Amino acid sequence: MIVLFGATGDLAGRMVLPALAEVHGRGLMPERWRLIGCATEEFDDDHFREVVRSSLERSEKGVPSDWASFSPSVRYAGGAFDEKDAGELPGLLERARAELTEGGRGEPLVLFFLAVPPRAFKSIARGLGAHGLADGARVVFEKPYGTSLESFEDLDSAVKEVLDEEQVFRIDHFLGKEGVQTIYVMRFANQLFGSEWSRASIEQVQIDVPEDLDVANRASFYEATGAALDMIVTHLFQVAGQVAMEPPADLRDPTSVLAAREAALRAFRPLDPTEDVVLGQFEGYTDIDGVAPDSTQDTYVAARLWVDTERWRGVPFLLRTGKRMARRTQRITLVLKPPYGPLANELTDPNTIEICFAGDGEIQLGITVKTPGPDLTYSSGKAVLELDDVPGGEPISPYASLIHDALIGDRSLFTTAEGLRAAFTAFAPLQGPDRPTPLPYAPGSWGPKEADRLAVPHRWMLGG
Ligand SMILES: NC(=O)C1=CN([C@@H]2O[C@H](COP(=O)(O)OP(=O)(O)OC[C@H]3O[C@@H](n4cnc5c(N)ncnc54)[C@H](OP(=O)(O)O)[C@@H]3O)[C@@H](O)[C@H]2O)C=CC1
Ligand SMILES: O=C1O[C@H](COP(=O)(O)O)[C@@H](O)[C@H](O)[C@H]1O
Repeated sequence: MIVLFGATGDLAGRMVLPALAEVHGRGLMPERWRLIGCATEEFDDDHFREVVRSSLERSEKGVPSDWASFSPSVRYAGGAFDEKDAGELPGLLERARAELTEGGRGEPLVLFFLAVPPRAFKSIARGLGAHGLADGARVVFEKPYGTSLESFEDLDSAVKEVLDEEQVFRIDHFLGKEGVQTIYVMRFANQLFGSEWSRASIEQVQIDVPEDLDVANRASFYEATGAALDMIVTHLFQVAGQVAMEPPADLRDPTSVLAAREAALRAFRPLDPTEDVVLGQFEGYTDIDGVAPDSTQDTYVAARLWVDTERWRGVPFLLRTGKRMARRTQRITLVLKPPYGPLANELTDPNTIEICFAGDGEIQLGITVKTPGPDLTYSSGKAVLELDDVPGGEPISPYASLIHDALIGDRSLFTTAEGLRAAFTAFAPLQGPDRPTPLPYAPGSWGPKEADRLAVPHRWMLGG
């Protein structure tokens, strides 16, 4: 049984409901299942089925051909849900449980998905405890799970009054992306990459997520959050952990994969806001409705992160993201050291291993070749492998991948309390008195030029 709190919200409509339909369409739902949508608005099951259907109509994949077998399992519980008032949910859960266990079938798993504003996390978690719904359940929490080390600890201790750590699934959808998940296999199945994956060969790692999006439709959220908190402490740190991790003892064992990634997070040196961070704000941001005229919120961040492990000592991890930038893409670039030998002083472009994790994902290798022709001159070229071209492959969307993992109890791509604590600890200096003042940048640009110094002796590989 899946209970989706926030079922009428933006995230549910754009991501979670289409992902559930995808999980169902791939035959990955339990044999018998129910989806119970919850929100405060009151209406009946049929109306909610219409809400779900219209979300699917607007989604990339549209209404699935198996809608007729999907929709009868969908229910709705409106009204309040908190410590004091459980509303309609317990009754619906009981009825659904009776339907699913009919004929002597075993107890169904209950997965609660909290796609609600973070201010509701605590009261819903406490409600689960107060109304006897927490035992044996799994609970997925959307981001942000805390906005600082202190608020993370406060939320987590409230959640732990009700749930054990093993029941808590803190979702970060970047870890569900095909391009991010492929890093393991690329590295551990290919000597070509595995042997180079360290400071012995790699000079710099860039994790670059420029966005051309505006924030006008999310102004109040953005004013309260900013680019660094929205993207670095969650998504980009997690991707950095995925790149930096040591080989897990067993790639098929979620616990050992999780432990390896989070050991890398614990090795992140707290950011140095003065030396290693440039913040930006696009020109015109303060003219947006809902933004303070004197706002100093960041809409751009570039940071140099150091990972204090033997493997990565001295290798900067450059993280960059921002709104209203020149382009929308998501890319990891490993910049290799220059070669030794007869061409050492003649080449200008470094080799690169690039993982594009937007969409279905793509791997690119930046290599130098002889320019075809009579003379010995060199050109840089890209060898490209699109992951959706891999024979037999059928890329899965990030939310579908992670919901499936939560259903089967695979925590390898979710963050533990310890991992998130490490991320907030590394991020904390940027929330203190040394936070740099955001520098202006033109919409449609690559952000403030001052960030170029972070990439020296190279350049930002995108737009540099
Ligand atoms: N939207 C996005 O792109 C992203 C969102 N997120 C996260 O997802 C979560 C939801 O965001 P979003 O969908 O944008 O928010 P919305 O404001 O669009 O939707 C919130 C939903 O939660 C419901 N809700 C609000 N309070 C309660 C409550 N106390 N109990 C039960 N349901 C409640 C609302 O229903 P009703 O109106 O009936 O109260 C509504 O269905 C947030 O944590 C956000 O940070 C994360 C990444 C991206
Ligand atoms: O969580 C968030 O992620 C999006 C980018 O997600 P993607 O699915 O487009 O890769 C970002 O735009 C948003 O600001 C942030 O809150």
